Amino acid sequence: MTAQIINGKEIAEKKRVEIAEEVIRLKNLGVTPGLAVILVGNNHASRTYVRNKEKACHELGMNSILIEMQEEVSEEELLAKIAELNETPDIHGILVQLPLPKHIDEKKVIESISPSKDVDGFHPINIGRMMTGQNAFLPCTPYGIMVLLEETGISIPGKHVVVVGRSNIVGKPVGQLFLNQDATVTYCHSKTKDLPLHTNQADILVAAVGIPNFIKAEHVKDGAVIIDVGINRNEAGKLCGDVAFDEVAKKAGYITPVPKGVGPMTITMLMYNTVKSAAESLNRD
Ligand SMILES: Nc1nc(=O)c2c([nH]1)NC[C@@H]1CN(c3ccc(C(=O)N[C@@H](CCC(=O)O)C(=O)O)cc3)C=[N+]21
Ligand SMILES: [Mg+2]
Repeated sequence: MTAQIINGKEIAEKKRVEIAEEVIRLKNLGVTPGLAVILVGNNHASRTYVRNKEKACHELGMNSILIEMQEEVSEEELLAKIAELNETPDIHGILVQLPLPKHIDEKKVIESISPSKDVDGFHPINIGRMMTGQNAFLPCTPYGIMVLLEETGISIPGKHVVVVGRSNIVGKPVGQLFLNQDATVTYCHSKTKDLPLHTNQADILVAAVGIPNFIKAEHVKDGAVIIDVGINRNEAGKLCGDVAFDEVAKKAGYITPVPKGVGPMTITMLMYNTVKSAAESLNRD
């Protein structure tokens, strides 16, 4: 089998058209969705993502502000900034770019963001709401994966989904979203014994480990759907995923590339969440 490539860039564009329409509706009601991004320090990769987020906001007619803080900024100062943004009516979404410098407690920072502006979906309140199937901001990468599958017409109920990686921002929540849609979910991680035994059972395999070319043809069942969440740089400095694309694409049924797979969906769902937050702010007052 030769896999059909899931074009995340194209699906992201389609979703952004829908989001832009909602932005126009909200503007007519007097609210322009606004996102605040806080960037601490001078991480090169972070800078690229942040620039892409700002670009996406402006293309959709949204407001965005970028707050840059020095690597040495104190936790106190960062928390004070977040407290101020929590109270700023024009700001509907707050994103603190991760990772943060070591002297800052990430958990404390995430918990200081108002759950009603937590468009990353990282706050424990949103995670709890997601787990119990309530209205919540869903984390952008997992949510983007669900939209990719929906738009590709891949049915989820009853499917065996194997997630490799158990981070709080991708692995754990994506498994939960699949469970919410009646999949059978297996989590694998660095302590899993006989990884191929598990991954070969996957109808849908999600690779979120952060190691280039980690998932090979031997890990994959014929015709499986392969979702590659990895954003790595290889020795040549080229962007690559967690999946050995060429060999796996020969065996899989569907596969997401890197770039132009999951990445563009992450930013799109961030825009979606910010617009959702703006709409919900209207209902509150
Ligand atoms: N609080 C927080 N929220 C995040 O959502 C968050 C974060 N911190 N820290 C960093 C990661 C990474 N991330 C990406 C978003 C888009 C692409 C993306 O659009 N990638 C393009 C390629 C971009 C390129 O060329 O470098 C693609 O895959 O096609 C990648 C990575 C969001 N993150
Ligand atoms: Mg792991």
